[in-house]
Amino acid sequence: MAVKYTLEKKSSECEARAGVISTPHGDIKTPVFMPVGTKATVKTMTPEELKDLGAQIILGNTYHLFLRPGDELIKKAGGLHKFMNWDRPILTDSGGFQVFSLSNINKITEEGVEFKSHIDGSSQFISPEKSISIQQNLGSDIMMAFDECVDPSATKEYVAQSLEMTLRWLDRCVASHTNKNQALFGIVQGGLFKDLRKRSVEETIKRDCQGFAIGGLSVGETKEEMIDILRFTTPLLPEDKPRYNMGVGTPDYLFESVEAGIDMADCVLPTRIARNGAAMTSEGQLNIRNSKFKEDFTPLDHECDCYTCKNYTRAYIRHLVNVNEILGARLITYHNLYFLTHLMDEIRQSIIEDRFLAFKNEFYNKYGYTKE
Ligand SMILES: CNc1nc2cc(C(N)=O)ccc2[nH]1
Ligand SMILES: [Zn+2]
Repeated sequence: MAVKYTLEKKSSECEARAGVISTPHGDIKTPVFMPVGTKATVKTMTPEELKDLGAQIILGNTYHLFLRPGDELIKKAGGLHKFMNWDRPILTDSGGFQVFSLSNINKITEEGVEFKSHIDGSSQFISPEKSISIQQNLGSDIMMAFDECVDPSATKEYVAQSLEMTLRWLDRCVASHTNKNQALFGIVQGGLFKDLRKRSVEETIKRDCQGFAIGGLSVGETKEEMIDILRFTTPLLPEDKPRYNMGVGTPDYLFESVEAGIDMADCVLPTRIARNGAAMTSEGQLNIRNSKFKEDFTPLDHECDCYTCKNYTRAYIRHLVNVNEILGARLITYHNLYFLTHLMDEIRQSIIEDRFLAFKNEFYNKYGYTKE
């Protein structure tokens, strides 16, 4: 089997769990945070730096790679791993979310989605079959099913119809899934409606998938709404397969996801905010542009032992960001990814020692999150 989940330890206090996902490109200790490598690169990082900071698996975006440089070219290069010189696991999303959020959607039909490229306005079309074909050309270890990520403002009637189409699209993805060296993950939809979420889970887990994601979240709903749906939906998923919460990546959302029973999460935030001078640190988020750091010759994060924090000061990094030097973005990116990767390691360790909730409360107090 391409991807196999082994449960190592379940918390006695909540749904949190620690495990291992084995893939053709190596094992992944979970819970895991996955850096996003949209266009075949985790922005500003080399694969060696990603390994140094502890990245176990990264994401690639099907939509972007299909448009540029094209999945056929990447296939000729020997697949995405070879093309970008990353020999650890890769998960590719299906393109559905980007098509709905990035391009000018022309038409959503049963067949698929017609859209205008956000790059050159050319007419494009992605279907479940096309999405799987692209992902099989990319050669990712985990492929995501082509689904419709519904806007949180949609009516219950629309959400109900959409999840039925997503299930029919999933059947077409399963039928197109010919390369069994790659896993296929189904995606649960249903918006903020628990009865629809239940139906989506019950039907999705009947399909031949090697893991399951919770979609349709982190799209503008409140944190309370996200947590409520997450805590309701996640435990309904099979215990023997990986569970992936799409699009989360701040410490609180990672804690809440793990507490609900999630194993995997991804988010562009740590890399995106880094390019704007924001760092996630053990005392909360700080923006290095703040003048109070002008003559602060201490590390970015006083409790971090990453390359950035061992070798550079806040004053120096603030200078680089102020004069728009690329190294500024690189140093903060390295730290932010190291911070989240190691936070997940500590979360995993706390689950193994059955003290997850105590660790969560300790972190929340220090990071400055208000108590629930
Ligand atoms: C950043 N938030 C986010 N929500 C997502 C939902 C999906 C989905 N397929 O429902 C995919 C990627 C997502 N990213
Ligand atoms: Zn650091």
